[in-house]
Amino acid sequence: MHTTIINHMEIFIIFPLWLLVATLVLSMSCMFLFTLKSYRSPTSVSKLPPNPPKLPIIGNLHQLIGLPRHQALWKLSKQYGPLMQIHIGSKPFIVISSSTMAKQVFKNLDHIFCSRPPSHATKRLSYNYLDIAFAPHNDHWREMRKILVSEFLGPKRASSYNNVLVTEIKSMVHSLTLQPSNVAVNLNEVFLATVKGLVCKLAFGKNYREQPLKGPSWEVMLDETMEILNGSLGDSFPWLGRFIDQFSGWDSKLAKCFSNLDAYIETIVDEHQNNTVAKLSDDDDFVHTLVELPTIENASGYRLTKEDMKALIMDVLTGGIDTTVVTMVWAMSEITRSPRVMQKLQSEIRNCTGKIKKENKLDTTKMTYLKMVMKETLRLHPPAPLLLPHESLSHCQISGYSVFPRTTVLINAWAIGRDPETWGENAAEFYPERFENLEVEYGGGNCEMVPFGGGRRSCPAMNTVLTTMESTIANVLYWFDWEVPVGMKNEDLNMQEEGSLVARKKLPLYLIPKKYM
Ligand code: HEM
Repeated sequence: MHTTIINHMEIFIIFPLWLLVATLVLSMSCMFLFTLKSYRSPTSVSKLPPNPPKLPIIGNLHQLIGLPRHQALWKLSKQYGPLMQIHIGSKPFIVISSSTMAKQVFKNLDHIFCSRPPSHATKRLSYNYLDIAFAPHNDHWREMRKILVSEFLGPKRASSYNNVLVTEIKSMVHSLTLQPSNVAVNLNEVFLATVKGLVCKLAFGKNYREQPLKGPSWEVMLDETMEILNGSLGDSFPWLGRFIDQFSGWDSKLAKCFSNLDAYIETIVDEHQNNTVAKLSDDDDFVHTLVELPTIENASGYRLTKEDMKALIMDVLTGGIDTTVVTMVWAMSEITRSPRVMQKLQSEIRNCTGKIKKENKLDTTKMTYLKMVMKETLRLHPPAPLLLPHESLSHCQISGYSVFPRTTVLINAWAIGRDPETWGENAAEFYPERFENLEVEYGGGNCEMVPFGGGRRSCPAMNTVLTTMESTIANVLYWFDWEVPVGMKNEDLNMQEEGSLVARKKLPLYLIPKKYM
């Protein structure tokens, strides 16, 4: 008892009372705040996805060098699993590489993963996120998507779409017929001319290929845009990266790329506003419809501005043409590499065609093998192998792992299409017959193949573009037999890929057309 009193006395001598109380209050506050933080912070209750070891400052950037990004991520996922986290600079990314994980993102948690991350390039090229593809999930995105679907891709435009498709295909077949015999043609160029003709006529009422606008060619602008959309250092390294962007010339490249595209689109809109573009037979083209929309306030009271129109046109131009051309080039490359597939497909097309062949109206609805061939092409060669990046709106869990709000999510459609767990041991082989006994749809219930993405941000043009590709390939194979250039074997065709946002065949596809009949 005595000693205790002395001890207390000693304490009071060493620590004055006010200091003791202050220390007590401070420690209790700290404990309270720590408990509160632990309670609020999801890290305390759940774990983060597996992540490859990263380096200071650059994160995992060094592990993505040397291969196209989707292939490098695929390699990493084999070691770290179908759900992993990587860092590029300070920016965290979640990478999804299996159909099971994709199903969680697109089906169970679509309401959380339905936004897009901001970036310097997409902000500028989308007129400050006024478009569809790069816009965050908001009412404006919803309205713009509705307009594209109802005014450009929907049944309203079906008859003009069919007419223009037939005209463009006729012109493609005609120009191939005029080729000198035994000379290989560049199929990238053939398909680009056809798809650009189709999109331009439907969207703008005429093909601007015939009347080039001022500035660089459209092909050059598209290549520059794709390069810019791969992103900048400033997106991942906020301070130093922005500095490098400015001094390496990236910022001025973006400014130039945007001003060229903007001038191109501005001319198109102005010509339509001044009514100097003739109407497409009975139908308006898409931009004609757009310029008339602002005067008709729609049901939700939405009025379209000139910037909105330009942002929509930008999406159609940059998202609609390259992807379609790249897919058809892959399809023809795979078909040519396999004479068995070529022969089987040609006999289906030539047998199905009947009397209507002369009008180039090949009815592809009954061509089941052709559909399998296109599916097999898109399984192995999704033209946007990592889709477009998604962003999480709030905190959630995937398979017990925490994902934080505003995390960028990359879905590796290329890896999902080659996963042996889904596709078996011959996953890497081009074998369209695999679909004979498989009920697999694009972006379907189990997300076995997602070349058009999934959920509410999936590609709104999927059905239209499948018709375009099936009709073009059917005609190309109906009217011509195809041979590889002299001295080359079919199976030796180079299939190397390049590009990250769009994975195209590295070398252009040259084949010799031989007129059939
Ligand atoms: C073979 C051709 C095409 C392929 C493979 C393709 C693929 C894709 C993919 C993977 C996405 C992103 C999906 C996601 O992030 O989950 C997408 C989005 C989009 N695509 Fe396509 N696409 C094609 C053609 C087209 C065409 C012809 C158009 C327009 C005329 C178009 C317009 C769009 C738009 C506007 C979006 C953004 C959707 C949104 O964010 O809400 N695409 N497409």
